[in-house]
Amino acid sequence: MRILLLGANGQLGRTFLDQGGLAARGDLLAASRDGVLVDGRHGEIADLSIPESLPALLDRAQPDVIVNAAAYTAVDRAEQEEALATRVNGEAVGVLGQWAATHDALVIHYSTDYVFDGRQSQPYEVDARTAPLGAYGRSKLAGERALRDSGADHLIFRTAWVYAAHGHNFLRTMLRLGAEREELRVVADQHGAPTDTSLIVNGSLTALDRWLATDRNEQPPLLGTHHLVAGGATSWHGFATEIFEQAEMLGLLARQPRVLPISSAEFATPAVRPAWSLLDNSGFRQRFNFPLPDWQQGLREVVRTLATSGH
Ligand SMILES: NC(=O)C1=CN([C@@H]2O[C@H](COP(=O)(O)OP(=O)(O)OC[C@H]3O[C@@H](n4cnc5c(N)ncnc54)[C@H](OP(=O)(O)O)[C@@H]3O)[C@@H](O)[C@H]2O)C=CC1
Ligand SMILES: Cc1cn([C@H]2C[C@H](O)[C@@H](COP(=O)(O)OP(=O)(O)O[C@H]3O[C@@H](C)C(=O)[C@@H](O)[C@H]3O)O2)c(=O)[nH]c1=O
Ligand SMILES: [Mg+2]
Repeated sequence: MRILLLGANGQLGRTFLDQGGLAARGDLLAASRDGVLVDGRHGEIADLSIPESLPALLDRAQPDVIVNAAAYTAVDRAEQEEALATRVNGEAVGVLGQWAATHDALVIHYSTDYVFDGRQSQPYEVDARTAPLGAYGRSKLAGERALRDSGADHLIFRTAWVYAAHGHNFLRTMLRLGAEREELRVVADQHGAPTDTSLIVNGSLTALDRWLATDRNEQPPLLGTHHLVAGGATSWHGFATEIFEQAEMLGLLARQPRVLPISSAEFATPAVRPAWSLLDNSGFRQRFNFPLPDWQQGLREVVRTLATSGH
């Protein structure tokens, strides 16, 4: 089996590489925007902002499985660069789907809680009405639709509030600010489930294995859109508070800063974020018989990783 990983240098892409599960399952080609991988190795070049450049790579790589961990994820900047975000998150995903549909390949793709407007007060089910509040969410929704419309076999995993010991994420931002400041103000009126990349990688590999082990006629119920997020719920304020408790306990921080709860209105940003980002993950748990533990468990593991790696 040939596997092509796109976006290998992002949070999720790096965890896929580090975890080793894709390479263990087939011949793995890893691609980044410029072909250089974070570990210094050479990979393939795949720039999703030029969707028409992708078929040449796909023709050469002939993947049986395409794992797309690449995305335009700058939520605020997307408000100014919606056309670019839409090429990367929308059109390019459609191109992957079209190639996969004509070459019998599977596409594993990731989407976001930001496709919802957050006005609900119970976890969003997979088929709940989408209504993105901003450009990033619209671009990700365009990608979901383009992949579905392509007719390719696909798995779309919607996830949320993603973090890891590496990369750009809220946890690393908090640890940096927490070391600099006595006091932080963090929004307490947006609710979600912080999800570490290891959970997403392990869940994705479990789904891939099920698909591989399943007779072609019985694959359809596995395919489609699923919610792959950690269990439980918190706010960004709750997440920050827990980050500092864990970090102090494991010696990453000498002392915890004060974390003041504020409203979204008090933290002005170009993009509006959904107030309610909880996704119902029961479908994923049941279909793939895969536990999705509460978010605190992943946080403990990531903070432990940071503490032992001397970051
Ligand atoms: N981060 C989050 O909180 C959430 C993420 N998701 C989704 O999960 C998936 C993985 O996200 P995550 O790993 O966190 O994101 P990151 O931003 O960490 O990684 C995205 C990767 O995509 C690359 N990329 C951006 N533009 C292009 C391009 N034009 N061509 C090729 N590569 C490009 C980035 O490269 P470079 O570093 O060079 O910019 C980066 O390596 C995405 O689909 C995202 O939408 C869903 C919910 C929450
Ligand atoms: C740094 C900081 C942020 N915040 C707020 C801003 C925002 O509402 C919230 C989280 O900040 P972030 O910049 O991490 O938020 P954001 O980039 O919107 O995170 C999102 O990224 C995309 C890619 C997704 O798909 C989403 O699931 C979600 O994870 O915390 C504070 O309240 N205080 C602070 O000091
Ligand atoms: Mg961000």
